[in-house]
Amino acid sequence: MRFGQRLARAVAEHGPLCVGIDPHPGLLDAWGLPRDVSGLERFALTCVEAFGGHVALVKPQAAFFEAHGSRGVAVLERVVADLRDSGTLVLVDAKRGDIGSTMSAYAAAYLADGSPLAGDAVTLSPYLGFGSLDPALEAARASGRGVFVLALTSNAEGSSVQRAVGPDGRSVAQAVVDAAAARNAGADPLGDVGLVVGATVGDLGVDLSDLHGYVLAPGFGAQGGTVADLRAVFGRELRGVLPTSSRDVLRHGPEPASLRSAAAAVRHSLEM
Ligand SMILES: O=c1ccn([C@@H]2O[C@H](COP(=O)(O)O)[C@@H](O)[C@H]2O)c(=O)[nH]1
Repeated sequence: MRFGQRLARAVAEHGPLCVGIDPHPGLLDAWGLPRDVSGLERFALTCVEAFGGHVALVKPQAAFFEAHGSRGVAVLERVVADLRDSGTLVLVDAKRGDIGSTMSAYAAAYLADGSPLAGDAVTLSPYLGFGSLDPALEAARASGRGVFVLALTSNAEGSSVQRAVGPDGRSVAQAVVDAAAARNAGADPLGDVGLVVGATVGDLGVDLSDLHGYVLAPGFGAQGGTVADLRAVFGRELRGVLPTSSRDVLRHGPEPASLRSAAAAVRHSLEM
């Protein structure tokens, strides 16, 4: 099954919430864990226990694993494998983007069968030009995986780049939306090329109506985005929108049951 189909099935079963695994040093402290690889591993595997099989999509943030060097990356590989074994879809938040020839190597790492870092999808940055992502889009298509491309990020600094208007009158973000929409054309129900649009962006200012893909919405929770903000940005129904929360759920650790309840409460708030 294609990624978009697997995600549709997972969202129908568990709801649209994506939970992030972001082992911030401060969270390791709060969970009573050491700020080293052993603490990282305990933190991450607790999250796997809490969320595996209970949410549609889990998003490990690669940076917090890379910060511990090769042993941290090994923990990320274990997280990817264990979550996939639990039946939960994994979005590795690595935000990769480079010239096409290097992009092929990133695609081999994050989107190819047999790679230990390959989850079900990866985040990509299109700011070397959307076309530079083609090797990743091709690898995703070939292996039944997906990508989420940054369009309008949740941080305030992003808008000076993403809302800049090009010679054709479209914003940079709209050009990213249109390029993703072209890749999803004809997909049923939704395609494998998703976008990232922050819950905090305020006025959406781009037309997502032809996207036929999922929209990951970070900035929800710890960065201040609320359910009301999500509805203001994306409309009341939130169709195809995957709100993602990391710290606001993770602060309820270290007990797996408490983490799972926190995620369930956030999911419930999205249904009201
Ligand atoms: O525009 C973006 C893109 C990605 N992120 C990532 O999402 C999580 C958010 O964590 P919270 O603790 O829920 O704030 C984090 O991994 C970011 O790198 C984003 O925030 N905004």
